[in-house]
Amino acid sequence: MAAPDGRVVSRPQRLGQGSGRGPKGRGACLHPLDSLEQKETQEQTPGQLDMLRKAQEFFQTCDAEGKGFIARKDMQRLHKELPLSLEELEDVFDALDADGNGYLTPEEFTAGFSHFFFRQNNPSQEDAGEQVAQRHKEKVYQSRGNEDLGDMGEDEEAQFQMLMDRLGAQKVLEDESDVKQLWLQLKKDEPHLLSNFEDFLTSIFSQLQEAHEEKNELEYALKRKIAAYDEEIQHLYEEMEQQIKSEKEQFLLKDTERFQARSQELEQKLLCKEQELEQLTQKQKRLEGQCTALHHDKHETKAENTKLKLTNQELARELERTSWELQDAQQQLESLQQEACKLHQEKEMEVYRVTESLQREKAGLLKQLDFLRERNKHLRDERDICFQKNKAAKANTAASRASWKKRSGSVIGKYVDGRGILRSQSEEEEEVFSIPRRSSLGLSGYPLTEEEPGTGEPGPGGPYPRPLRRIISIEEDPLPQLLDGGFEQPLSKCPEEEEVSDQGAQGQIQEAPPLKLTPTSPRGQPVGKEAVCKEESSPSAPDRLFKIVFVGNSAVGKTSFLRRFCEDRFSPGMAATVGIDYRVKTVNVDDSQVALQLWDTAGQERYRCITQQFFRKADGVIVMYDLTDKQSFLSVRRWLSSVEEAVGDRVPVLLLGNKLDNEKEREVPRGLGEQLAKDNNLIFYECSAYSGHNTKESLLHLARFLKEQEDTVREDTIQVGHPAKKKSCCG
Ligand SMILES: Nc1nc2c(ncn2[C@@H]2O[C@H](COP(=O)(O)OP(=O)(O)OP(=O)(O)O)[C@@H](O)[C@H]2O)c(=O)[nH]1
Ligand SMILES: [Ca+2]
Ligand SMILES: [Mg+2]
Repeated sequence: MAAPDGRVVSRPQRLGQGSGRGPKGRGACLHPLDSLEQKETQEQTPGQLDMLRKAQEFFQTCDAEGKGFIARKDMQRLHKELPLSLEELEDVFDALDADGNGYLTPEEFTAGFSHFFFRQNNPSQEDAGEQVAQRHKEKVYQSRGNEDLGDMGEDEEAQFQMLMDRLGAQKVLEDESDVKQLWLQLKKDEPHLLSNFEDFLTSIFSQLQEAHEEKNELEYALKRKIAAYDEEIQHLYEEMEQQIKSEKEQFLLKDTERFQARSQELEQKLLCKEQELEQLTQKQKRLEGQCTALHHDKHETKAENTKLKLTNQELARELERTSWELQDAQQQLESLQQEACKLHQEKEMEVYRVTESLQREKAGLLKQLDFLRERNKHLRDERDICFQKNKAAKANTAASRASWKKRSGSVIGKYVDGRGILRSQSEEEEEVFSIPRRSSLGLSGYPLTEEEPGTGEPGPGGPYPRPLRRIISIEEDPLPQLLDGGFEQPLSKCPEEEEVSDQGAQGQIQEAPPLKLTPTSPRGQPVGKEAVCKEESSPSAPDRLFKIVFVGNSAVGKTSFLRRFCEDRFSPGMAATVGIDYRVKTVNVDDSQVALQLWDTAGQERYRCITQQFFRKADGVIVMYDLTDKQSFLSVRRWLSSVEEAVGDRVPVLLLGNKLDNEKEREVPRGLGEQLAKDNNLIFYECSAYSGHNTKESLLHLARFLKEQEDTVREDTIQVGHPAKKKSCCG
């Protein structure tokens, strides 16, 4: 066990064990006092021995717990043993604590006492424990006294022994010499005090006895305590050892576990590191490979680069050369295109001329055929006439009062009776030649004596009656005389030319002055009304020819519009068109003459099948509605779809909202017309045949559109056709 100052002091032996007084246990560890005891038995005088024993007793008294050292507070336990105050005990402690560490070891304790003992032998020394030493001396002295009293009497001895026995001093006192000496002294000097002394001794001995018993009890209890304490310590010690062992085992276990875990972890880390190292080496190899490949590629690309530069230079030279060639070729192309254009135009003209001459021949032949037929009929008629003349003279008188013949509509008007029913040609001709006409209807079936709106004067058409004429079809009367410049005199007069004037009532057929202005077809029939705008008229053949069909509900103003456009006049109260009517007008569009064949169709439902046929060859279509008549606008979609059916969507369409002058009766807002035109990609105008607003602009717009469309088509054909030609002419 370690002393407080850190020195190792062996464990205190139990009292009675190893101490000078008790039997020494075999193998018990030596207590410090034991060593002193051993010393005692070696070189000490009896006096010193005695002193040593005393010292041992005092030490044990102080070190009751058997710590093996005495602290300052243990010293106070000597207060009972020694007649010293606490302060003196403190001084004694300080005097004995040789190394001043606050604890007295057995050596320091006994050394201090031997010091005192030594002082006894050398009174000259002045020190703190002088009194102790003095008392000690007295004691030593007294103990010496025993030796002096050795010769006391036997009976006194016996008396003393009896006294001792009576007091039971053997149990309490170990050494009776002091008491014996004192007793003898008293007996000798103060015999009267002997009884007191004996009483005193009795009480002391009984107290000592009690104390001894108490001490024994205490010792016993102490022993028991110590035993229990030892046991407990032993137990604790064993437990502690167990705990330490288990702790150690656990620790070792944990340690091993941790160590194992750590080693596994480290192994795993090592494995990971190895894998990473593996990967890195592979990556490094790959990168080295790529690096060499790139290096190699770099050389190759360098070589390619130089080659490419060379080829680039060659290509640049080549490009330059080809660009020069291209320029030359383009110039040649332009010149060739111009030549081609000229050739094409010549060819077209040639084609026109050829078709013209062919048609002329055909017309001539037809004319001759007609003429012969006419002649034949004429001859037959004459014969019939002679035969019927007598009859007719009678009937005439009655019929001369018959009413006017109703307007029979347009150019085929003479084939339709008042009820609008088509009659066969022969029937008609009978009537024509048999019944002089009441009034002559113009080509368009209108009475020829029109008036300018609001003037009442005959219009420019002149008061001359005009013969009715027949149109075979849109293809067969392409206005040949218009195309080869100037108006050709009719090749021959057909009998129909004889005009039936108003005076026809007498049935005479009077010669109508030849038409001056109206051009006639080879058959000698005026084909369509030819009205040439003064300002736009030009003697040269028109450059272009477009066929335009005019459709729309009845009474929207188609015929009035065309009349306004062609003759620049408006006739109110127009009769409905019957079947189809047509006019020609040449306009100047962008410095080129464009002939417009305007086909005026009848809006009435019953002529629908006739008008449908005319859509087929149209170059352009005009759809008209009356902006004061909502129904006519709603029918526009139907007109558009029937045009689409006939000609598809390749033909440009002009949408016209007529009767703009009638703003107060408007039923169709302008926006609706614009929206419809936008949705169907139409050209749109609002116009008025009455005031002439937008009549020219709208048609000129359409004519320009048709001309541009034809130009693009021509260019495409030239480009498509010419390369082949170019090869031949350049070849
Ligand atoms: N206020 C006004 N009336 C017009 C206008 N155009 C035509 N009219 C009148 O509308 C009526 C019909 O005119 P038309 O030109 O015969 O109509 P349409 O389209 O030829 O009729 P159908 O031949 O039956 O198809 C006539 O009484 C014209 O006077 C116009 O711009 N303003
Ligand atoms: Ca000390
Ligand atoms: Mg009409």
